Amino acid sequence: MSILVTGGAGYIGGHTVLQLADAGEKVTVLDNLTTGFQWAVDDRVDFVEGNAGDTEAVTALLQERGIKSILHFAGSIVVPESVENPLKYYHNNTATTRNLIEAAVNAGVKHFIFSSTAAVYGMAGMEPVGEENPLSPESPYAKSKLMSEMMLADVAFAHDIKYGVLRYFNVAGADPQGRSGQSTPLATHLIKVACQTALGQRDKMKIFGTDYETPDGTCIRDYIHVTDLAEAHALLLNYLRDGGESTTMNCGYGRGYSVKEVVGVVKKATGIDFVAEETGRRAGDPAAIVAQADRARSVLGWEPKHDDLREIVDHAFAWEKYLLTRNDRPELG
Ligand SMILES: NC(=O)c1ccc[n+]([C@@H]2O[C@H](COP(=O)([O-])OP(=O)(O)OC[C@H]3O[C@@H](n4cnc5c(N)ncnc54)[C@H](O)[C@@H]3O)[C@@H](O)[C@H]2O)c1
Ligand SMILES: O=c1ccn([C@@H]2O[C@H](COP(=O)(O)OP(=O)(O)O[C@H]3O[C@H](CO)[C@@H](O)[C@H](O)[C@H]3O)[C@@H](O)[C@H]2O)c(=O)[nH]1
Repeated sequence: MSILVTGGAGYIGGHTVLQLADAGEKVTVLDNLTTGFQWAVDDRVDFVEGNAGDTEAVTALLQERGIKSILHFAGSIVVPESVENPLKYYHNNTATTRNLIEAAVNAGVKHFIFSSTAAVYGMAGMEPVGEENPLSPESPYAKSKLMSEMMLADVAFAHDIKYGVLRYFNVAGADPQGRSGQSTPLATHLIKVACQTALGQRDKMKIFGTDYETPDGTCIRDYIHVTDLAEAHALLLNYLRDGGESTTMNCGYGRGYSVKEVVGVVKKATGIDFVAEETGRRAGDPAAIVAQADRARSVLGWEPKHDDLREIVDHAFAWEKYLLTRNDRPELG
């Protein structure tokens, strides 16, 4: 049965495509290449350039290809940008998802898997957050994602479609076989920025805030290897195909590292002592957010294989070095 992967030319979608193709699935990637790269799409799958929010075109694509499952990664992902330009996020996340769901209903799609975020929990505190924790999305990005979750639940109530929502914690690392990685040069993610700084692509990096109520004063996050996250998608798809009920699940490891700890691991892994300047807080950052992730383990049988910060950093760094060898590498701003 065919699968549509929106945003499959991007970071997390691209890794999930690798796993689906490795498993022999028939996959079509739909991506408008705003932040993704066509070269990053695995040769074993079909690529269609287009907008996931174009209901008419997507309905036709789904019908032509007999697609019964959608994995929806496409979206805009930069939290501070969403504060400055909320309408972009309500458009490309909420409205695009609404239109895609409509296409799914039109074409009789049975399973819809959606990329949500730990940001829906807001300022969670030091205790791990479970799926039933109160939701308190702070940024337009987080709100745009939560609205999409709500639409899915309403549509699944009214139509014959099941959904799976995965709330990702901090995704990092790269394919252990070196086939894929995070390629957007201006990505703001801590581990990528630290690896770019180690490679001299940035003169220095910043540590945003050292006065949080955490053991070393810097923010704590639950960093999850992108390959483990990709596997959770593949398992969730099979769960839904086997008749599983609609569900919402955290994807994290259930333990956190501080910004200083991460920077320390990047320095150790690379053997490079780059400058990490301590500065003020970045707007909107919660002090700590760590997943309670038992549901994915118990319901899907998900068993992470790369729960090791050093391994995550090694893979992220290897990919960053590979990107330096590409001629089409965009310049850092
Ligand atoms: N990276 C993280 O840490 C993280 C954490 C939580 C949730 N997420 C979510 O996971 C998903 C994937 O994130 P990512 O890190 O791979 O980002 P990414 O920017 O690498 O990938 C997004 C992809 O979607 C494509 N795209 C964007 N808008 C589109 C549209 N309207 N139509 C078709 N294609 C479109 C882009 O070209 C890109 O290839 C996003 O929905 C994001 O919100 C990411
Ligand atoms: O150059 C940098 C980059 C980040 N940080 C800090 O590192 C931590 C992690 O930041 P980052 O890697 O940007 O991730 P988050 O802001 O935690 O957000 C990520 O994780 C969320 C889920 O937890 C997702 O929703 C977001 O899309 C994704 O970007 C935060 O405390 C940042 O302040 C720095 O100190 N310096």
